[in-house]
Amino acid sequence: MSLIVFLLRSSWWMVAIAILTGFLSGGSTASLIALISRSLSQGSLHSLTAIAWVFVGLSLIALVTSVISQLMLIQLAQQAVFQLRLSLSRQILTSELAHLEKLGAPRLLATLTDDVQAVTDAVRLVPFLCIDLATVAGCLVYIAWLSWQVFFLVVGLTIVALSSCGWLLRRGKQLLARAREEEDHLFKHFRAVTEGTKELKLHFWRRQAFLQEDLQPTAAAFRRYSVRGLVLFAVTASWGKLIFFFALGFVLFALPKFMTLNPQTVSGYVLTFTYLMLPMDRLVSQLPTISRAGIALGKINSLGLSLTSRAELTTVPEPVSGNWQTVTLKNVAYTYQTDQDDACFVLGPIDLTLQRGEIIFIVGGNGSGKSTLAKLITGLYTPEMGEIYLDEQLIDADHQEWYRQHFSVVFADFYLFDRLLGLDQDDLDAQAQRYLQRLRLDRKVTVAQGKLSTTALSQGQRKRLTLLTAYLENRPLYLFDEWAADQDPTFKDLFYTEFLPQLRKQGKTVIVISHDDHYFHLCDRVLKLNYGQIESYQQHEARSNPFD
Ligand SMILES: Nc1ncnc2c1ncn2[C@@H]1O[C@H](COP(=O)(O)OP(=O)(O)OP(=O)(O)O)[C@@H](O)[C@H]1O
Repeated sequence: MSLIVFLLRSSWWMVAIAILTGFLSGGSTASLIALISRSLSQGSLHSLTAIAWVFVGLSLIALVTSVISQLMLIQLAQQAVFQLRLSLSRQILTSELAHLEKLGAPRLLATLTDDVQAVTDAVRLVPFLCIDLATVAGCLVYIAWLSWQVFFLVVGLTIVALSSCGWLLRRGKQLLARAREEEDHLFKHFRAVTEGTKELKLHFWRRQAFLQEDLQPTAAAFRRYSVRGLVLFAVTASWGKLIFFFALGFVLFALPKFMTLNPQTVSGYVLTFTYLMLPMDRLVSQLPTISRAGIALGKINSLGLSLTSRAELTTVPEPVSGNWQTVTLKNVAYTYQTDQDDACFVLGPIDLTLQRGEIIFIVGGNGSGKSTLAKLITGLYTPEMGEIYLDEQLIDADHQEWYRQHFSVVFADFYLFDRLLGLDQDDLDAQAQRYLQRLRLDRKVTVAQGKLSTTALSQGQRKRLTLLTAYLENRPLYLFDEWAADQDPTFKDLFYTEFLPQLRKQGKTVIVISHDDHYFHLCDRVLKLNYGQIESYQQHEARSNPFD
C-alpha cells in the first residue's frame, strides 16, 4: 500500500493510466482464456473465423495495453526513485548539522543506499504485479460468469488463505524489519572496514576481535532475522499455492457431487485455474520484496520526518556584506545533548567581537570547545542561548544562509571536492593554477575546466589543496581549524608568516585554531578556551605584515 502511495505522490494521473491500461490488459488476457476455454469446450467449427478475429483483437488489446501500462509504470517508478534520491539528499543538506551529527553517518548511508535500493527493487516489479493482478481479477470475473457458486468458493478460499497466512505475513514482516534494524549497525561496521583498514591490517588481534565480536554477530543477526522472515514468506507462498490446488481438486472431484456441472464448464474451470496459478504464484513470491520495500519506505519516511523537523530555512542568499566591520557573539552558549545527562558538554556563555582585518587565534586543550566555537561562529550550529550579529544585523533563521556565505572554512576533518564547485570566475583555471604554484602543488595537480587532475595526495598536500578553494572563494572571513597541524616546518612557517598576514592585508578576518604557540605573537589576539569557557584573552599590539 505504501508503495502505491509513494507512486501516487509522484504522478497520480500516470498511476491512473497505468492501472486502467493494466486492467484492460489483464481483462483481455482473461477474456482470451475464456475464449480458448469456450472454443475448446464447444468445439464449434462454423464460427471459427469470427472466433479467430475476436482472438486476434483481444491479443492486440492485451499487447498494446500491457505495453502502455508497463511503459507508464516503468517511467513513473524510475521517476519516483529519482525524486526520492534527490529529495533525501536535499533534506539531509538542509537539516541542521547538529541533528545530522546525532543521527550519524551510518543511518544516513543505510537509508540513502539500501532503503532506496529496496524501494527500487519493488518498484521495478510494480508493472508486472499490476498486470498479474488484473489478470487474476479478469479470471475471477470469468469464473463468476461460469458459476457464481464457484466464484464464491474461490473468494472464500482466498479469504481463508489470506487470514491463515496473515499471522505468517505479519511475523515475516516483523522479522525483516528487525533485519533492517541490524543493517544500521552493519553499516557502522562497514565504515570501520573501509576507513579503519590500516589499523585493522596492522593488528591481527584487533582485526580478529573486530570480525568476531562486532561484524560477525551483527551480520549473523541480520542473516538470522532475514532467513526466518524469508522462510515465513516462503511457507506462506507454498501454503497459498496448496490452497489453490485444493480449490482445483474441489472443483474437479467434490463439486460434481453437490451440483451438476457439464464437462465443458469443468474444463473451463480447470483451464482458468491452471492459468491463474502463474500470476498468483508470481504475486505471492514477490511478497518479501514488497514487504522489504514497505519497511524501507517506513525508514525513509521516518528519516525524512526527522530531517524535516530540524530543517533550516533555505533561500538564495543576498550578496555578502562588502563593508562589514564586526561579528559579535553576545552571551552565546551551546550544549551537546547526549543520552547521559551528566556527560553533556556546555560551551559558553561567550561574549566575543571579531573585527574586520584581524587575526585571532583560538587555543585550548583537547575537548575545550574550539571546534564547537568554530561551528557557532560560522553559523553551522545555532546557539542555544544568546545572539550573533554581523554589524547590526541579528543572525536569525532568515539570515543564517546569508551569514554563512561570509566564511571560508577549512575544518580539521575537511572534505576535498575534486571539482571547484560553485565558483564562476571567467579565468578560474588560470587563477587556480597560480594559487597551485603558491601552494607548491603545481607539479602534482593541474586544473582543467574547474576539475582537479587528482586528489590522491599526501594528507599535508590535500590540506594545502583546501587552501586553493578558500582563496578562490575570496570571502571576508577565514577560519582554519588546526590547518597547520600536518604541514612540514617550511610550509607551516609560510602559512603563519606569509599566508595569514596577506589575508589580513586584504582586509580579511582570520580565525585560526592552533596549538603552535611559537606563532602566537603573529596574531592580534589569542583567545584561550578551557572546558567550554573563555579562560583568557591576550591582546597583542597591531602587527605589521613582515612581508609588507
Ligand atoms: N557531535 C558531538 N556530540 C556530542 N558531544 C560532542 C560532539 N562534538 C564534540 N563533543 C564534545 O564537546 C566537547 C568539545 O569538543 P570540540 O571538538 O569542540 O573540542 P576541541 O577543543 O576542538 O578539541 P580538539 O582540540 O581535540 O579538536 C568535547 O568534550 C566533545 O566530547
